[in-house]
Amino acid sequence: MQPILTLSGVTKTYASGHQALKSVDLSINKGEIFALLGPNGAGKTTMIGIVCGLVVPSSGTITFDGHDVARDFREARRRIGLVPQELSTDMFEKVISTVRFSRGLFGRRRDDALVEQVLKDLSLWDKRDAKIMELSGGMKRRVLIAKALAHEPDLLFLDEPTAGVDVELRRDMWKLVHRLREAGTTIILTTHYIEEAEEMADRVGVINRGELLLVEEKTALMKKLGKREMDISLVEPMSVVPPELAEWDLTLADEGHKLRYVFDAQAERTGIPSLLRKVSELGIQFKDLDTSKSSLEDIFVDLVHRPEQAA
Ligand SMILES: Nc1ncnc2c1ncn2[C@@H]1O[C@H](COP(=O)(O)OP(=O)(O)OP(=O)(O)O)[C@@H](O)[C@H]1O
Repeated sequence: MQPILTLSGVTKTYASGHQALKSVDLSINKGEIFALLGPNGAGKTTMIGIVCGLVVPSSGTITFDGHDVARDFREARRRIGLVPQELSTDMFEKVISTVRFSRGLFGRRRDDALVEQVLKDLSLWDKRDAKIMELSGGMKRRVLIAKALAHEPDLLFLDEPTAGVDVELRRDMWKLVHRLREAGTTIILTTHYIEEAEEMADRVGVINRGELLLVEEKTALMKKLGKREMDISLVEPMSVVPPELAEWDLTLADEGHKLRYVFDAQAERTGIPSLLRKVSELGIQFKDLDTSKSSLEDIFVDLVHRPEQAA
């Protein structure tokens, strides 16, 4: 697949001496949705800032659709959109003017029909003549998105698009992102919400302390690292896991009403038949069995806390 964006050996050390990025290498394919997951301070915003020309990297190169971003800044700027975390627009400006202005800022010709469509898609049409300061927090976020969409970028960064927004806006965002992808836009989103990455992304990158720990197809990642859990619902609660069951990775859950077994879904032998046999031998009665797949969230937490297991 053809990359639209390539970062090679990108590092950033701020004037304070803090190293926010440690030699990041990353290729983003045309038309994909890439989710960058990482805890607070991992370096996500720094990375976006570097690609958008807002932060100067300490070293490394960034290529956007064949153009070196440092040399050919204008081309990249025209074609890359950013939805930042916060609105820095003039609070006295009207919604429609700020969205129109944003289009002009990126060298695009005025297109009232497009601006109308974007505002309607984001349920802002009724508010088009309201001043930014008169909008609720969620609506302000919608304006941020409208501004980025109004200039029809080929690559769109969404920096924590749904942090602190209500469920409705989150759903709208997800729909919008899927529509944009269908129209060929490449999307990179940063998020703390694993469900967002799970819902939307084609590939996932995990970043922690300025280091890209892994980049993987979402489905492959979940398959590769996915553990499964099986809950055995007991007739009589237990206070400790019987020592006879020590060879299985068992914990008690639900105040001793459940025996929880964590196993590797990819392993040839899951250990379930032998466990259940042993449970019966010990005369432990159970009323139900329930298995569940581990989510991307478990995988993420696992990686961030145990980075040495990432490779
Ligand atoms: N202008 C700056 N000067 C000095 N240090 C900075 C600057 N901007 C960011 N940092 C530091 O660099 C690190 C990475 O910050 P960054 O904003 O890129 O993280 P993030 O992954 O986007 O975090 P969050 O999820 O909280 O937004 C943090 O430790 C932050 O304190």
